[in-house]
Parts: sequence; C-alpha cells; structure tokens
Amino acid sequence: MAHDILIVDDEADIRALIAGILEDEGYSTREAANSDAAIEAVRARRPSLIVQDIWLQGSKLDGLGILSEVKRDHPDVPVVMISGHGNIETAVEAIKIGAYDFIEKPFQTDRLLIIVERAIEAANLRRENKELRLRAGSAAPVTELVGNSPFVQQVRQALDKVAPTNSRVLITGPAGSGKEVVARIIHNRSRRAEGPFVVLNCAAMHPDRMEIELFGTEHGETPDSPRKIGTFEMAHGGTLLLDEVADMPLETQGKIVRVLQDQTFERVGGGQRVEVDVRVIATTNRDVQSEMAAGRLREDLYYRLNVVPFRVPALRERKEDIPALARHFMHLAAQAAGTQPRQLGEDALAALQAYDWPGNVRQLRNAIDWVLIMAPGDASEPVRADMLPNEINAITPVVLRWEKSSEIMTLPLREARELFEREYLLAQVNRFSGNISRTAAFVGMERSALHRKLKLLGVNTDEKARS
Ligand SMILES: Nc1ncnc2c1ncn2[C@@H]1O[C@H](COP(=O)(O)OP(=O)(O)OP(=O)(O)O)[C@@H](O)[C@H]1O
Repeated sequence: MAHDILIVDDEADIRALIAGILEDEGYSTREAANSDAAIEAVRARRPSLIVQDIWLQGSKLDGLGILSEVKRDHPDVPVVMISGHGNIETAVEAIKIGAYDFIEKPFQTDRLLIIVERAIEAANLRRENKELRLRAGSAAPVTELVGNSPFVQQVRQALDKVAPTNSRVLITGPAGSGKEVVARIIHNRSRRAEGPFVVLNCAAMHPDRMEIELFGTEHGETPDSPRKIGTFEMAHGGTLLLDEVADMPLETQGKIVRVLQDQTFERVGGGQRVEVDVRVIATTNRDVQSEMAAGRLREDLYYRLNVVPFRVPALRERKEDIPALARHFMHLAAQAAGTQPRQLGEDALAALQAYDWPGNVRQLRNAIDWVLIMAPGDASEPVRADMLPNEINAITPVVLRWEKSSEIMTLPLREARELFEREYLLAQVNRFSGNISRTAAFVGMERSALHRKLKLLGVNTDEKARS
C-alpha cells in the first residue's frame, strides 16, 4: 500500500509541486492550506508522514502549532518541516518539538525524497520494535530480576559486570525460565539502553525466511514492493536477541559468524555491504554440547556467542523465589485487569513452592493470572492452598489441605502426629529447595536434629530433592 503523505502549505503551487514529486515516486498525497484543514485531515486518517511549511498565511496555528498538536495525538507520525532562509532558527525549534527534519526553500527534489524515505523508514522501525516488545509480553522495560535465591543473587552480580560491556552473551536454561528477561536486563543496563532491543525467534521462523528476517532484502519480495529491513539493521545501535539460536539452519549460522566477525552483511539480493553496530545476545533451551556433537550447532558460532555464559536454572531449583515472583505477577495481573491484587495466603505460597513447575516461571505467571480471575472466595480474602488451580492443588501436601484430610482423623494420635510432622517437614524442605540448613533455621530446629527427624520419619534424600 502506498504511503499516505499530507502536504501542508498556504501556497497552492508549492503544494502541487511537492505532491507531483512524491506521486511520481509512488506515494499518495493529500493537501491542506491551513491549520484547520491540516488538523481535520489528520483526524480523518492518520497519515504516514506530514510535509509542512513553517509559515502559513491566514491560518489559526502556524507550523509549530500544528506540529505540537500532531505530536500530542500521534507521536509516531514523522513531520518534515519546510523553512525559508529567514527561519532556520524556527526550524531548529521544530526539531526540538519533535519534527523529524527540515528542508530549506528552494529545495532540491533529491533531498526531499531522501528525507521522506528515511523518515518513513525510521517510523516503521520504531513501530516494529514496539510490536516485537509487545509480542514478547514485556512492553515495560525490565530492570530487575525478581527473587532472592542464591541463583538470583549470583546473576545480579554477574549482570552488573557484564551489562555495561559490549560482550556477547549466551544464555542457556529451560523454556520459560527467564532467559529473555536476563537478556533485556543486560540491554537495559548497557550503554545501548536507548537503542533498540530486537528479538528474532529462530524456533518460530520458517528456515526459508530466516535470512530475509535477519538481513532484509534489497529489492522487496516482489518487483514493486519496498525493500525490507532485517533485524540486524533494525538493531543498529542496540541489541539483537537471537532466541533459540540452535534452531537456526546451519547455513544461516555460518552467515551469522561472518557478521559477528566484521559487523557487516549484505541484504538478500543486494551487492552492497551494510555496516552495523549491534550487540548480539543468544539463548537456547537445548544442551549445546549435544547439539554441537550432533552437528546442529556450529562450533565456531558457539564460541563466538559464548563469550560470557549465563545459565538460568529451572524454577524447581530455586523455589525460594516463588513467593516474590507470585506476588510480583499478582501485582502485574491486577494492574493489567484494572482490579485490586488478591493476597496470597502463606499456605497457598507453600503449596506453590511444593509444586514442580515443568513450565517454569512462565507457568507460574499463568497460574497467578488464573488465580486473580478464577480463584473462588471473596476478593478481599487471602487465596488459600485449596483455591489454587487443580494441577497444583492435587499435589499440595496433606498438611496444607487440612480440612480435606479425612485420613488424619482415622488415625491414632501418635500416627496422626507422625503423618503431620512428615508432611509438614516435607513441605518445608521443599520450600527451601532441599536445603536443610535454611529449613532448620525456619522451622526452629538444629540442623542435625532436623536430619535425624527426617530420617526417623522416613523422608529419604530423594524426597528431599523432590523439589
Ligand atoms: N526473574 C524474573 N522476574 C520477573 N519476571 C520473570 C522472571 N523470570 C521470568 N519472568 C517472566 O516469565 C515469563 C517467561 O520468561 P522468559 O520469556 O524470559 O523465558 P525464556 O526462558 O526466554 O522462555 P523461552 O525459552 O520459552 O523463550 C515472562 O513473562 C517473564 O516476564
């Protein structure tokens, strides 16, 4: 579809001249002679770009006034100002308000066309980047890792060191564990934070499209379609995240090695080299050693990407983070739904910690979204363990489903006490990811006494590690 350009000038012959030049290049144009007509035209349909004179005779608002209104309602629409010799200062003022650029009268056709093309391209890139961020479910910049487990503390320290450098980083870990979050934090804390953060999901991409997505095309996919900008070019000045890099075709992996080497590449179907300044971060949930052994991941790519390795463990290996993550996601879910967050009872948090989370942090986030909307009971009451989704509730330790536990009432006191102690301690050991010292401190026992007790109750090492 042709880009729609609005031309605002009080002189009819200048409007006609600009419209002619732009239409010859395939743009479609509309014209407005004063501020009322300009604002009405923008309201009728958001243009792709506005070319606008600074001085407008017989108009309520001058060029700067229209610019301010347009930028207030449509900050993403690029505006190119036309200035006369005497008003360069005003043109500079316009740039401060948000104009993309200005051209001086009398203008050269080539300059007008170059500026228009660049302004539209820049606006497209900004929009695509915004969409990519939204698709990743994270429009707001992530700056902190939620949690306080030894893992999170270690990663925090490593992030402080690595983020400001330009090092490439390879992040491994199971699906949904937070690899992309780590990548975003690295970007947000780097000197590139103001630049784009672009994600290319290699697993979701058809292998045939991979190179077009990465490098773009010089001529467009059909003779009259515009050229496409690839993710490497979009990420110029910022960070490119190659998500699930081991799923990339081998041939493309080879091309990436070359880009990493000299930071230039050719667009598909193009002969010219495009220079870029991009920090590359890659993630994978596969075992990189076996991927290399099977010939699915090139060793030279692996060594170039793995300058700084990060491993994000499964959630079941760091259960201490669950309460903080659960509260964080409850807060986010409530904010998104425009409601009050529900409080999570201690028993519910313990039940969440007893569960294995095969889908990791992403599954926990989904579960909390469910709890906010679906959990029974009054919204002002804390959520209890038995109100959690079925798959979690089903494995909740007996001790957390007290009123459901008819079994305990059928037992003599000594056996009931043993059952309670066993379930209670098992649940606590689970909450602390099998760490006996931290469990002992929490339940108020000596470490050695807890060990003895667990042995006596038949809680074996496997169960402790059941996580
Ligand atoms: N420590 C954390 N703090 C806050 N949110 C987190 C954290 N870890 C993960 N999340 C959230 O969990 C979800 C999954 O995280 P993310 O997409 O980073 O995982 P991933 O390992 O990249 O997954 P995949 O391998 O499937 O692409 C996201 O919604 C993310 O915001």
